[in-house]
Amino acid sequence: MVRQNVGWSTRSIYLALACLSLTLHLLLAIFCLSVLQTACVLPASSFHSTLSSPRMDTRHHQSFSHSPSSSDASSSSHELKSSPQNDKQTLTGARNVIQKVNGRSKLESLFNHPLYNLPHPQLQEDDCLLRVKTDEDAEDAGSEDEEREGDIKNDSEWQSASQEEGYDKVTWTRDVETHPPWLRFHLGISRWELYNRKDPNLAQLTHYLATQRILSVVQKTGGTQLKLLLSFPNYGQALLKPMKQSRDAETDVNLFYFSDFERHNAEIAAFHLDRLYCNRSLLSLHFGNICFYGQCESYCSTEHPVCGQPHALEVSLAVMLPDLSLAPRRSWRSPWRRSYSRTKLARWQKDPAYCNKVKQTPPYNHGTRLLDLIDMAVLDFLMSNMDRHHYETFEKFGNETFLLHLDNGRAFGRHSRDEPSILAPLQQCCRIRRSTFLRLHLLSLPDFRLSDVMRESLAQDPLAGVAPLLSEPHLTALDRRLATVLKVVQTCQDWQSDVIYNDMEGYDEHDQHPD
Ligand SMILES: Nc1ncnc2c1ncn2[C@@H]1O[C@H](COP(=O)(O)OP(=O)(O)OP(=O)(O)O)[C@@H](O)[C@H]1O
Ligand SMILES: [Mn+2]
Repeated sequence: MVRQNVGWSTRSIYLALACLSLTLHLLLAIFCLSVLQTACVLPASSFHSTLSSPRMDTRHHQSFSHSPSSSDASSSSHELKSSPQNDKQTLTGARNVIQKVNGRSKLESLFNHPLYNLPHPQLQEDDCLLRVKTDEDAEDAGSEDEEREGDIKNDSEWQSASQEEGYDKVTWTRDVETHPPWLRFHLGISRWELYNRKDPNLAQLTHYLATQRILSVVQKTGGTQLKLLLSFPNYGQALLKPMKQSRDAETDVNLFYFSDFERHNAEIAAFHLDRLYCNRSLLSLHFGNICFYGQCESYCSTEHPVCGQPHALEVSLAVMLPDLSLAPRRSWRSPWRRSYSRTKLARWQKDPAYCNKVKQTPPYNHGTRLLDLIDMAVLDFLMSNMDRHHYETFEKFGNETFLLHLDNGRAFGRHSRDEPSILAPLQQCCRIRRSTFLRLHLLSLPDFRLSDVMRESLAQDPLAGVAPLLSEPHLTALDRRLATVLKVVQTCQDWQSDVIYNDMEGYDEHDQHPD
């Protein structure tokens, strides 16, 4: 009897300990979920997508190492075997995915590939460009604002200072579900990327831009070409570039690149290409079939709208970035900018050792800024954009942040010619991110071919309903140019040993052959 009692009490102690440990684990899990923020705003449906700490997240590893269920990799596995030695493991991962590709969307497979789901550095509080005030902020705020702060604390509606006519009544709360797509986009901008490739808000933003009623239109100052700033009833804004030439017209070879018209479809295609390639930049660019009128001295009224022929005007729309007063940006002159003179050459065109000078010049002498620039040069070469005179960054993030690729209107001008000089940063510095290089390699494989995924991506754009956004010769040019980029890297590797910058350390730590 006594023995039995002892047995019971031991069992209940074990049970209590088990419960305690379970509770502790649960508490720890809840704590981790609330503290370890991985994206500025990441809707629940996309939580399993990409952003997480390299050391913590094992899901990406699983997708690398899961065993193939069939063995029909055939031609693609052959291609993979011929890939760079150092990346055997990553490319084995590629082979596993390729087996599932047959009969499935190439674009979907690409975005599911481990290389497109690389873990990002864990976000710290100041890695978000903007954030919604918390209760603590409200409490910290001075007593002057107490009334208003009280409203926010109670999660009531945000009050709009503007009483302008035509705007919707604002009914947003701290709950992301109540935010319009443009606001979700703004709140999602982080130090490392403008948007998350898998964020469902991207599609909503596209739809939003293509369907919103336009409340007002003003001409946007700055830059050389006509741009209009559209305002929507829910306070969203977009930058409009109208169609100026037929989308298939090749740029005249005798025209200086800086005299070229901008192309609305180039802005749109650039967004899609960037999404396939590095996704550290660019913003959603789309279309509207609309008529509008501007504010100017004459012919600017509802009686004189700018309209397409006969009913619809093709344009590109870029969602506006947060206002400069909220998120100031810095504009940087590209060290490889062209001379905008018809007679002079730029320094980089005369000095083969130019990169050594750039490498010693801030901000290129520190961190990964030079690699970002090289990523951008590869993107520009693929779409043949010679007009990257400047790029911008968000001031808040200092020098450790992604580069904004605004203004791609002069890309996709010619498909029959490539412009090797755009690759000068890669050629002269002989350095490239490993993740970039591996993605480019992936996009050269038949199962993920760049032209194919690009065709598929462009087909999802609202404007594709009118006509394909890029003609087939432009898509073919992408594959040809991609092969050129890989050749340039190969040539660098023939001469130098430190060509590949390993930005994937800690990710594939079991790699037998670290760079
Ligand atoms: N989506 C956007 N949101 C906020 N600002 C923008 C956006 N797009 C462009 N801008 C701002 O407007 C400026 C001019 O835009 P853009 O470069 O597209 O015009 P452009 O006429 O082609 O200029 P340029 O003649 O200098 O090439 C940009 O440098 C940027 O600061
Ligand atoms: Mn421009």
